[in-house]
Amino acid sequence: MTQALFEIEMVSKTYKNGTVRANEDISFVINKGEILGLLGPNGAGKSTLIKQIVAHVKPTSGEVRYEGKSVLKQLKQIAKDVAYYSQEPNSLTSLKVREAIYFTGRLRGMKRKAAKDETETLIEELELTEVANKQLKNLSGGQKRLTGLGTTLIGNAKVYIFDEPTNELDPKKRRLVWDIIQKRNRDGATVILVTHNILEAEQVVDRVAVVNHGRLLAINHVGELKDEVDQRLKCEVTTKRSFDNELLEKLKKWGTATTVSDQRFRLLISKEDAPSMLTYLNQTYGNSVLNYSIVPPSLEDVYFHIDRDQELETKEEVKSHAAAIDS
Ligand SMILES: Nc1ncnc2c1ncn2[C@@H]1O[C@H](COP(=O)(O)OP(=O)(O)OP(=O)(O)O)[C@@H](O)[C@H]1O
Repeated sequence: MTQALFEIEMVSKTYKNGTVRANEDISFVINKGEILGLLGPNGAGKSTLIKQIVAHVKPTSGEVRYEGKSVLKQLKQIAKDVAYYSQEPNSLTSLKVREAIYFTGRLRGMKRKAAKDETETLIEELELTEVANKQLKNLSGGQKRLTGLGTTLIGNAKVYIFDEPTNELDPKKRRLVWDIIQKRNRDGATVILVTHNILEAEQVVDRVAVVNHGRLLAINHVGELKDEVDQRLKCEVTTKRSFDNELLEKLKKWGTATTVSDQRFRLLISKEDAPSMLTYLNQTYGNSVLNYSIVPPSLEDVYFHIDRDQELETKEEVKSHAAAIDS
């Protein structure tokens, strides 16, 4: 049974004496034990929302509750239970990697031995052994990020908030970080993930919340959000030589192909039609087809679908506002 951990109720925030509206009337619940992805473009209001959740920013109106009580009334509990990996650079730059992780553990109230042991485990887990005795200021961008993740992970928090945890990391390290995040979640932690990397997020999140212009546009399980978008499959075909218009014309019976280059085109096709189209393609043009891929709707499609709908809505609002002024 799902159990609410955070309840966000009609939360709004304006900065600079009300001139900048960072978010408005946001309400949703974060369930215990889930991985919730928070998606939205730059300036959408994600960081502000996270800061309200961890009580770093007081909402102008509305309330955030943690385990039933306002976060503003339990700052110590939040600091103890929630580990927040933010985008802001680490300020402990003269510390060595090992020290930064260890001292963070100590600041979280860990005993010396426990902090030391977990520091060593994390250094190994995050593949930081070679740089463990280097000062943070002498590390590469990715190594700094991994150290930041080490300082977030030490102390077994109940809730982890990761703001772009895989930025600046190479593909292997990114995979490593997602594995660690999923393992913490399997061990019982609740995870909130802020990211622009929709493709990677799709592999790990249970539910997704989409925000833009300070508003919550959608929140649901990935599968259910996908059901709301165009269910056709994306078929991309690359041919050995330039394809002729005759081919595109023939394919029209399954859908309209858009050309990507003179050797590649894309077609949206229903699941039912895909096999006959591929058979036709192989039988008639088999020799000249280099490769093809068929992809079902992704979380990225969901994201653009929601974003486009909102843009249309905003345009409609602007139009009706202008019409009201004119009349
Ligand atoms: N301290 C502040 N003072 C004034 N305006 C702010 C402040 N913090 C954020 N804003 C504004 O509030 C809006 C939302 O910003 P926020 O940082 O929450 O967005 P974001 O979705 O996290 O963006 P990004 O993905 O770029 O980090 C933006 O218009 C931003 O300029």
